[in-house]
Amino acid sequence: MAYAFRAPTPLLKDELDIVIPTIRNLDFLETWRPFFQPYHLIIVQDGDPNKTIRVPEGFDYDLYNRNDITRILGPKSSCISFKDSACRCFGYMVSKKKYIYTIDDDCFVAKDPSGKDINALEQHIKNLLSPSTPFFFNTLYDPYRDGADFVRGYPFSLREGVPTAVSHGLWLNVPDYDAPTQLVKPLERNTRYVDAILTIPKGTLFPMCGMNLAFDRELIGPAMYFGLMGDGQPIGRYDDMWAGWCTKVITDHLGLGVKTGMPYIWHSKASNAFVNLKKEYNGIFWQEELIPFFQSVSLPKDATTAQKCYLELAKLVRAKLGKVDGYFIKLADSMVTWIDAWDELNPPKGGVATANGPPKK
Ligand SMILES: O=c1ccn([C@@H]2O[C@H](COP(=O)(O)OP(=O)(O)O[C@H]3O[C@@H](CO)[C@H](O)[C@H]3O)[C@@H](O)[C@H]2O)c(=O)[nH]1
Ligand SMILES: [Mn+2]
Repeated sequence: MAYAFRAPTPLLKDELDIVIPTIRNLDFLETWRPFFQPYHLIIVQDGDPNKTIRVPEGFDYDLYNRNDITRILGPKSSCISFKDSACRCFGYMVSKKKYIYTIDDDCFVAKDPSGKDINALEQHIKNLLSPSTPFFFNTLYDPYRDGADFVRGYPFSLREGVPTAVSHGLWLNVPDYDAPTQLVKPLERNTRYVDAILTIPKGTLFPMCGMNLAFDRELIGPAMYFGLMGDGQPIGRYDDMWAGWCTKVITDHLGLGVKTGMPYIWHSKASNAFVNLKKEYNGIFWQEELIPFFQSVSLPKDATTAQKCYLELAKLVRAKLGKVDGYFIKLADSMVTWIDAWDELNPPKGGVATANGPPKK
C-alpha cells in the first residue's frame, strides 16, 4: 500500500503570530520563507503611512500602518511609539494568538557550526514549550534538552520547573551593542556560537533585545509594552530594555520563567552609532536609577495576572521615577493606556473586541 508522505505540521502553526516592525522593506523574508511561510505575519509599518511596503508573495499577513493604528485605537494610539521599533508592540496587542515571535527586518537565517541553517522560530517554540528553572540554577544549562539533565544536588522538588513566558534569542555578526560600545568597537562582530539555553534566575534583571524574541502572549503579553520612544520622546532604543525589565519583575512575581541563549539569527545591519548615541543618551544616564528601581519592586500578592501586575508597576513608576524626569510620569500614564487598549482589543473570553478589525489588504 503506497503511503502519501505528509510533511509534519509546523509547531504551533495556528497558535503563533510573527510580528515585524519595518521602516524599510521585507525582502529579508525570502531567506526565512521555509520557516515562516506557514505562519501568519503581523507587519507594523512605521513612518510614512503613504509609503507602500511590498510583502513578498505567498505569505499570509496583516499590515498595519500609522493610520490603521489610529483607526483601531483612537486616542489610545498615543501609547504606540512613532518612528521607533517600539511600534512593534501594537502587533502583540492586535494579535489573537497565544504566542508571538518578533524579529527585525535586518535579521537573517544564521548557520550553526555544522553549516546547517538555524530554524530560529522552531527553537524559540521548543524553548517556550519546555519549562524554566528560575529558582535553582542548573549548571549543565537547560536540563530539558536531549542529552542534558539536572545535575547532582539539584532538588527533586524543583525539577518540574515552571512555565516559560519568554525566549530571548541572540545574534551572530552585528551584536546588540549600545552606541558607546559601537563607537569604541565599530568593527567587532560576534562569531561565537554558544550551544546553550539558560533560565535567567529569579531576582536577576537582564537587557532584553527585541530583535529575536518570542513570548507566551497569554502569560506575559500585557507586560510587553515597548514604551514611549522615538518621535517626540527624549529617549530611543530603550523600548525592548524597558519591556524586559517590566517583564522580568512580573515573571518573577508570577513564578514564570525567562530563557536566553539559542537560537541565533544573523544580524546584518549596524545602525549609525552617532544617531544611536543621540537616541540612547538619556537611557544610558537614567538606567543607573532605573535598575535599582526595578530591583526594589515588590508587587502585591493579589496581583495575579500580567495586567494587574503591570498596573501596579505603573503606579510605582509614577511614584518613584517621576522625580528622575517628568518623562516617567508620561510613561506611567501610557502604561495604563496600553493596558486599557490591550483589554479593549482582548476582552476576557466571551467578551466582544471593540477594535475596528484588521486593515484592508
Ligand atoms: O524608526 C524606526 C527604526 C527602525 N524600525 C524597525 O525596527 C527594527 C530595528 O531597526 P534597526 O535594525 O535599524 O535597529 P538596530 O539598531 O539594529 O537594533 C536596535 O533596535 C532594537 C529593536 O530591534 C534592537 O534591539 C536594537 O539593537 C527594524 O525592523 C526596522 O525596520 C522601525 O520600525 N522604526
Ligand atoms: Mn538591526
